[in-house]
Amino acid sequence: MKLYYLGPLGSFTYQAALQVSAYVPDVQLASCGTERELLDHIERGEGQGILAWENNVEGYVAPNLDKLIDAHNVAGIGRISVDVIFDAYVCPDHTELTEVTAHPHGLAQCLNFTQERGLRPVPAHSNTAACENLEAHQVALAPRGNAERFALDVYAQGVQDYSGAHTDFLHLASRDDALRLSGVLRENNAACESILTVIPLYTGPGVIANLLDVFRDNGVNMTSLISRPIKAVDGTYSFIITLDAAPWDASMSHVLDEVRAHGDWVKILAVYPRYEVQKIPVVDWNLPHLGVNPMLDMSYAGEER
Ligand SMILES: O=C(O)C(=O)Cc1ccccc1
Repeated sequence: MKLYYLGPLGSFTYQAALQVSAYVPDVQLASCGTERELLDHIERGEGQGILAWENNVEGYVAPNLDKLIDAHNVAGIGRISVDVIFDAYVCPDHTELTEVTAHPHGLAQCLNFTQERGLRPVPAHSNTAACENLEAHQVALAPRGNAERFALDVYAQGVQDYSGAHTDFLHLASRDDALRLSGVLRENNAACESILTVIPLYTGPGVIANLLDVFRDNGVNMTSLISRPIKAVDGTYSFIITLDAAPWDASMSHVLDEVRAHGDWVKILAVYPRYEVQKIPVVDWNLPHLGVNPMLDMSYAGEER
């Protein structure tokens, strides 16, 4: 079976593909130049693929989200996390360095490096595509371990703005494949997570409150909610919702019935086994300045208020 990833070799998507190939038998990794190309292979039933989904610094990879919402024959069957370490690479015969190049999500995760050196950002199709086409006046930001592969020198190590960053990737399959695999998850009673898109077809006061009430009333835990515009139609949005449940759980199946009964459009984007997420105590959160932290600010919790 072919497993498509956004190449060239050595990208973060490749690292995620390697993780998948460790537990899926008979996989041949196949590099794609663009996400469009990768999704087209899956749409045509030619294999499975890996798509960058969410990063804990820069957020969702919005263009990929939009592509999965619009896809006809693609669904997520797994979620893989890759630790993010960016090294900065240059050509051995580099000239004065004036530009920095990487995938737009990569550029956004290494702003301090770029700003400190006054470099001009140049977007690339992927972080290793940036290495492949590197020019003498450019610095490429790409995963660690790529110097030899692209005959480059390491200029600086660990240049990401935040340590502890990671990117989650979706393991994608055709919808028929996904349906078959979800049957296996169901038979094994696996704890699952699902990603839905909901488009409210009637607007008015309380549309989102009514939608969220359905999750609460059925005891379904929502772990993420974001919106994307429906392109070029003012005031219309799809909502992408991640849930701690599988569509066949009684609670979620009630949710789906009720959401449809409200007249909302629903599409299941992904169902995959759930792994426990490490819970960080509130006192260790990186909260912004000048807000009130009830755990630390005693005047908030105490009698003075
Ligand atoms: O895999 C890579 O290295 C990429 O450039 C793709 C990508 C896009 C967005 C977040 C993480 C990886």
